[in-house]
Amino acid sequence: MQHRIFIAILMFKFTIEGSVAITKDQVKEIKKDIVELIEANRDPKDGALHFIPGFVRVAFHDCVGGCDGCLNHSDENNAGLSVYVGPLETIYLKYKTLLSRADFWQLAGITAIERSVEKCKDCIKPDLPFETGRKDCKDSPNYTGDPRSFPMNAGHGDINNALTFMEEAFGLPRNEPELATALIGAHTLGEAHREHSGWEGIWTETPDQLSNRYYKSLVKQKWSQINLNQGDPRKDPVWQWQPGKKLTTTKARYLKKRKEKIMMLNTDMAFAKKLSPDATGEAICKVSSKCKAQPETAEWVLKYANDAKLWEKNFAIAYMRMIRTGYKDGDLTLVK
Ligand code: HEM
Repeated sequence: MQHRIFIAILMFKFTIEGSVAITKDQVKEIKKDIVELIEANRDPKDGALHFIPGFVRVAFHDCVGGCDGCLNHSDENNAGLSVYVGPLETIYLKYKTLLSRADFWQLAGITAIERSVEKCKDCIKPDLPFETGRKDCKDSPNYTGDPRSFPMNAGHGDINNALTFMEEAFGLPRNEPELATALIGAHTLGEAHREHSGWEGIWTETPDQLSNRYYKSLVKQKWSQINLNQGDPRKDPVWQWQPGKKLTTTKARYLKKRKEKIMMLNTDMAFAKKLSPDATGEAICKVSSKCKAQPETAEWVLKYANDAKLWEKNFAIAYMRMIRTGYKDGDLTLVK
């Protein structure tokens, strides 16, 4: 009898692929390793935990086209992600018999978000349960299939690009703009790197804390659009937004203090304002106070600036939808 019970338990523990189902304690252990990796890479200069936003961005990019543990590092949209994927791999190799890389990258994103809200009074604490069952693509961790569709960088500034992308990629419907607006708030974390995307700066002064400061800043600041390549006729313009009414050049801005690095991408600004950009991303209005409100999403930017709990709820819905991309009900199993 005992023997039969033992076999039944063993069978239960094996998934259809033959790998052992992961337990809650094992997930805890992996999360601990991920947090240690985040802490070990603390910025010695200003103390920022750059791996927090990095892991969230890996989680996001992996889910474009289906969360499958695969990234094409030669796609310029993924530039810079190898900085985070490389160190993550050292942990993954320890646990690879327990979970797919696709699950592991999502666990890293969830763990990063959980770490980002520790010791932070005004952070949200979205409920992001960890589910397993994602499958890796055949060349994981690399991706060699057809190009995946990211929001066009040059399209930054056209809200249609951003909302269509969120709908097609993650099923955040156009008629529920509160979800796409909630998800873009992930930009409260992290920074843009000139050498990776062409843009530069941080969205908030606390780039490793998931607070609603991003929305507050969008609403309260006056912003002006600048061309980072201003004065260099050989280079295409690169438009982003800086706080203040005065238009200054990059050289004047890129100083050491965090406050001086604050910026918004055209995409971020487009959630608040109607930019009607031209093909280069140059907005029709150069100072945010002169731009009209974006009809679909501006009200949500304002709501999230004033109501962090509401953002917390909608962020959790949108984020969970993102990290289930490519899977149907019943494909993923909650680790209890
Ligand atoms: C229309 C959609 C989006 C656009 C156009 C966009 C664009 C960008 C760009 C250009 C960067 C800078 C990359 C670099 O230079 O290193 C960035 C960074 C980032 N994005 Fe987005 N993003 C979008 C949506 C999202 C979503 C849905 C998430 C997560 C849920 C996200 C999370 C992040 C994070 C955390 C960073 C900082 C990465 C770091 O610090 O290394 N983004 N995004």
